[in-house]
Amino acid sequence: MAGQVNPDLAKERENASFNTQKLTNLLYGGAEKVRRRRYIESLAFSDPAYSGDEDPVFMSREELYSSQLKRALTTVQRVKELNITEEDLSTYRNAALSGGMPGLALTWIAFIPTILQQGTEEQKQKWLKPAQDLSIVGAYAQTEMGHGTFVRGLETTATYDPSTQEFVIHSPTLTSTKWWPGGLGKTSNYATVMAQLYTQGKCYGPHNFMVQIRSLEDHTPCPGVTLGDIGPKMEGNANDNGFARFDHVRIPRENMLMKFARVEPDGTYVQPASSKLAYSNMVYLRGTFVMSAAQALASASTIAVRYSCVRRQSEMKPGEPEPQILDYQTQQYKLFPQLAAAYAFWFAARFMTQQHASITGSMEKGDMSGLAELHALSAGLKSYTTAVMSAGIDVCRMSCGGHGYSHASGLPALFSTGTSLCTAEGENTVMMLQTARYLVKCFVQSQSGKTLSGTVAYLSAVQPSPVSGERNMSDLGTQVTAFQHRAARMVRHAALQMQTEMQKGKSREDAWNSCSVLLIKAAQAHVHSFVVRNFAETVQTVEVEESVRAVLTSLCQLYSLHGITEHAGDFLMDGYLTGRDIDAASSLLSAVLAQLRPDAVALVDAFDLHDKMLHSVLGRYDGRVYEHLYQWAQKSPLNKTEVHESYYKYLQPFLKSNRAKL
Ligand SMILES: CCC/C=C/C(=O)SCCNC(=O)CCNC(=O)[C@H](O)C(C)(C)COP(=O)([O-])OP(=O)([O-])OC[C@H]1O[C@@H](n2cnc3c(N)ncnc32)[C@H](O)[C@@H]1OP(=O)([O-])[O-]
Ligand SMILES: Cc1cc2nc3c(=O)[nH]c(=O)nc-3n(C[C@H](O)[C@H](O)[C@H](O)COP(=O)(O)OP(=O)(O)OC[C@H]3O[C@@H](n4cnc5c(N)ncnc54)[C@H](O)[C@@H]3O)c2cc1C
Repeated sequence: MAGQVNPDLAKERENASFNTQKLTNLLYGGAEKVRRRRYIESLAFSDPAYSGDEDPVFMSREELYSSQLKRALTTVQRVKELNITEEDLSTYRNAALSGGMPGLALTWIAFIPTILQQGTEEQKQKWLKPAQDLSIVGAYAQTEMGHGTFVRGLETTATYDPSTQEFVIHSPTLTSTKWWPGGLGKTSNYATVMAQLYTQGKCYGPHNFMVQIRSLEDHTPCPGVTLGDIGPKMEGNANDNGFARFDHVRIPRENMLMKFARVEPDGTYVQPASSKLAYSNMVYLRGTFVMSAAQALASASTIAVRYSCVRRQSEMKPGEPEPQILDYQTQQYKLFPQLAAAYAFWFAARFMTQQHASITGSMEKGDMSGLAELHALSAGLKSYTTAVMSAGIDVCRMSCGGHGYSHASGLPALFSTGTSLCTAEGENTVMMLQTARYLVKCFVQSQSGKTLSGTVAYLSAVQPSPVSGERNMSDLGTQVTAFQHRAARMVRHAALQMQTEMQKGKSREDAWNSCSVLLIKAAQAHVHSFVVRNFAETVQTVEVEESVRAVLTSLCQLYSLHGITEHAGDFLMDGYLTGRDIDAASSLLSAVLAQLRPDAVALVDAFDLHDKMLHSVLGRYDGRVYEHLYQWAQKSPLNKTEVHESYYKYLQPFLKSNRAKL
């Protein structure tokens, strides 16, 4: 059934107002990087070692686990054979493993970064190479059955014994069982274990320890270690998220990851510059989730926008052909904000990466002043972008009608994988409250005359009093200021409300809890305002052709106007924006939807997501949806035989006996 591109989709591409390739180059950092990425992906896509497996949605859990493990090991071999460089590693792996992340991948995603973030130079020398070569396989074992969020509440203990210079790792209760770590169940033979450090009779809080958990000979659990898989999950079932219990397991003193805190041979504890440096790997991983959110939303928008140009339904005008469903304004209102958010998050992720590099660079030199801002920004952005992404993918799914609900669309898997990012690496509400905590602190400092800097500078610069007069609601500067005003007002309101509660006699903790809904909303408004500002600044300053800047400007306007109209109450509350401003924003939003309509397909094409990454019949680049939908359904295991064995086992005897009774 090979053939031409669907004519509707071909026409969309011809009519775009800008050169798609130029926008792709901007997203990936230049033409050479795009060429390189495509080449690296093609190495995986054309490799017979990765083809031939069934579609993962038709596999059992065990088949999925084995098949993705096999693929992951093939990637290790190929990386060597093909001389894939460090820079191209994640592109290659993502392409080869796009059918589902295996547990083994946690070695790359969490185990190695933890050694890098928390290990001394000596420890890096000892463990990095074996982990990179996969002569050891590692998990990041922090969460326990009883505690994930509250790291200070973890129950696993690491007690130092100076007589042997060892730590004793122990799980004292059922709830202290490590529960959830990816790759821990069946794959890993090592884990970095977060445990309460006890030395000289005193507890110094959670620290990371390198623990061997399985024999390197036969993969059986080490003495005193009990291990297993925690069972199937909503998605991600190629990953053996696992459990672990430790019964007085002894490890050498040198296995404590000691970049920041140390325990001397005699048991003396040496403080780190900040106790929160033990969390540095989490800060790093949260930062990476921002790009994951952007990419997941980019994938969902690509699928839904392409399908909406192929799909024709109903009658707009009597007697005329059925329109493409993307011509319905309501469909544009569902999809274009998701598309715009994907772009906004892509640029925010870039900022996050730069901030992380710059602040950690300063921290390496002993300057800890950026740590609080880095934590607040990464926690807030992780929470905000993954929440919008998760909700946005579901909007995309519903926008595809019935076919969106089928696994053929790729959207159910995209949603259930994407939504896990709202919980993993810090539950979203908890993360947003961390950002709120920072904002309240900054607000109090600005009240006492301190000039704020970085992403919170606007909190001291924006005046909370209403501004009157006509506004040009399509102006990006006007929109950014409105978002900053909204955030500053909400932060101020939440902080003052807390003060009021405390003046009424509540403790700080009770006041915090009774204001936490306000605090969350204020922190969300802050992150939203940051994303809008960063998007606007990128669009205005980036070096790019004017036609590309024009379409990005429309997208940025759409992102802001959508935010303003969806949260109109927040902007109206103190009269900063008027009803007329909101009406104007609404009309402009409708105009921008229409303006973006002819460019929608080119905008999703610019994400440059290969069909082999999308795994979607609806989102195929060639738009040949119906014939492939039909082909895909033929692969359902229920179609392997014309008459299913259950007919002979159950239905036939039942029907026979029923007929006999007639
Ligand atoms: C692919 C998927 C893989 C998934 C893997 C996983 O899920 S792995 C598992 C992932 N698991 C998780 O992500 C667990 C999520 N939980 C946590 O990260 C922590 O338990 C917590 C942050 C919620 C609270 O921590 P706490 O009770 O220790 O702290 P507190 O609230 O009492 O605040 C005290 C001070 O510390 C500050 N501060 C806090 N964190 C940081 C930081 N990272 N940096 C810098 N600073 C930080 C905070 O701002 C405050 O400053 P202030 O105002 O005093 O100047
Ligand atoms: C797919 C997946 C992969 C994972 N991989 C790993 C891994 O590799 N390694 C690892 O160690 N862990 C891993 N985890 C565990 C994960 O990090 C935790 O589940 C996560 O941090 C949330 O913690 P929790 O489960 O304790 O949630 P809880 O904290 O129990 O959350 C339940 C509810 O309580 C609320 N809540 C909790 N505390 C507060 C508070 N202070 N204020 C207000 N509300 C609060 C939350 O908002 C939420 O609504 C993984 C989890 C998932 C889903």
